[in-house]
Amino acid sequence: MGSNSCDYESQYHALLFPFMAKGHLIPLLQLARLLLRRRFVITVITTPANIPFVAKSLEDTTVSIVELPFPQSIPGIPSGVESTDKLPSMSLFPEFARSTKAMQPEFERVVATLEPVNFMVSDGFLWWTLESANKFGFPRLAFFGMSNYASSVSKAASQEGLLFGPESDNEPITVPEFPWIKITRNDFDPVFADPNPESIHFEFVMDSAVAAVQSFGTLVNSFYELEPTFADYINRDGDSKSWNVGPLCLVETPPRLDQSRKKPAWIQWLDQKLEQGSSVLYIAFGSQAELSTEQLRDIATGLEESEVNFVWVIRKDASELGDGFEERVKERGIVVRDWVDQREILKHQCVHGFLSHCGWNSVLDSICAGVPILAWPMMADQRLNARMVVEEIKVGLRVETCNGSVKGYVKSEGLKKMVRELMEGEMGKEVRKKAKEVAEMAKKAMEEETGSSWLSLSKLIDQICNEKKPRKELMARRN
Ligand SMILES: O=c1ccn([C@@H]2O[C@H](COP(=O)(O)OP(=O)(O)O[C@H]3O[C@H](CO)[C@@H](O)[C@H](O)[C@H]3O)[C@@H](O)[C@H]2O)c(=O)[nH]1
Repeated sequence: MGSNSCDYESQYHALLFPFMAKGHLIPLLQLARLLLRRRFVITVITTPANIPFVAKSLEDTTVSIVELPFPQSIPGIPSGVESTDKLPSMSLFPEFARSTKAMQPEFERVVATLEPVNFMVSDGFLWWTLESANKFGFPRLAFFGMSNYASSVSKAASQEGLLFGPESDNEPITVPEFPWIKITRNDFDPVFADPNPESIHFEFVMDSAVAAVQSFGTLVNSFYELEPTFADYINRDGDSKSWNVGPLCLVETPPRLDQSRKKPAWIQWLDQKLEQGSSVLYIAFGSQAELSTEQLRDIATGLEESEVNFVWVIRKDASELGDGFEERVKERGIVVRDWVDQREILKHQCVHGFLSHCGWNSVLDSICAGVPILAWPMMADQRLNARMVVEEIKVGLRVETCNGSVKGYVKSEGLKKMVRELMEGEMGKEVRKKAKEVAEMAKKAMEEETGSSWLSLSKLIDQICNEKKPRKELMARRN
């Protein structure tokens, strides 16, 4: 902390409002722990169906959890569905995200009952919270769970209209700011590549982006040394500053919790594999990937034929993976249908590779555990993350699609070949070595008092504290 740092004993109050999707919620809960370590008083606001997950994640902390009713009767969305991983289809996402605006009046009523807030971190998708923050007079920081790479390339390509140039979706596009990156329209979420100003998805993306620029700043779950060129690009305009404060997955949960619980079956299974001196591939596609039964069966066949050991986390029935698959592979592979602690699996010593959809949190989980990635991106920012992983930071390989495009179907043979390469091949060795180096960099970035992310958060807190009165003072004034 600098000499003008604020007095943390005075305990400032931070309000966190995560978006209702696991990939957005989890990093903000990790941020809550980080701010607690900086002696903040923390309130997390979430909707009733998300409270059990939040409460369990923070059960050992002093964080206050406040309930906010979820909007009723959203067209197409079954009642009780309050998180994107529970949506019947991700095609309902724009409707779901857009409808959060209906929570604004109740949100403001709830905030008025809280003790004074020094600043709020709300998900970038909750654009309307900026207006509320302005009404109450506290700064809002937007949190986008994306890499600087994905944000920079999307921003540069869309601002310059580069995605409208090519005739085909697979034609290489050169982004002048980053000429070494060869990208195609297929690498982008369709909302960037084919914007329809009339669509609620486009409107929602624009509202979120505009509100972020008008906010006090943006928090990024990344660290400067991982992607300096892109972190600098994001900050170069100076209109709204962004702070790299991650990887937030390195914020530890206290060991006492871990010691008191029984090891889950899959960790016991990994322990056995470690005793046998075996290596294991971990497979998971985040909380909202949608795979056809045909594709699931090709994955199962590819894994079976690759002959590697594996833990596959997939919430699908056995019948969808093909007849007898689990029985045939049981000596060397298990299928897990529960919610797992992904960080715990990746940190296990025998896990030597991760077949991942490249959701940004999964990329960070893997990098921080020093585990190389076999990238199989599916939607949203994942294809850009996969390029970053493979081409930029070189901690992974990529699955082969049968049409050679970044969006194609993956057949069992292509999967088997790349799984073997990652786990046993020369390219696998290289990316594993690089992943371990990057894991060390990540740890350094988060080190207390010296790490770049620690210092970046300190600077941000300094700025906010300089502009705002401590919580007790604000309360005294109100009374
Ligand atoms: O059984 C499970 C399944 C998931 N996770 C955790 O859930 C999160 C999943 O996040 P992510 O890997 O980013 O995947 P998605 O849930 O698919 O995330 C969405 O949000 C991300 C952040 O914005 C985007 O990068 C992705 O493209 C988008 O799909 C990670 O923290 C995992 O550790 C578990 O701990 N256990």
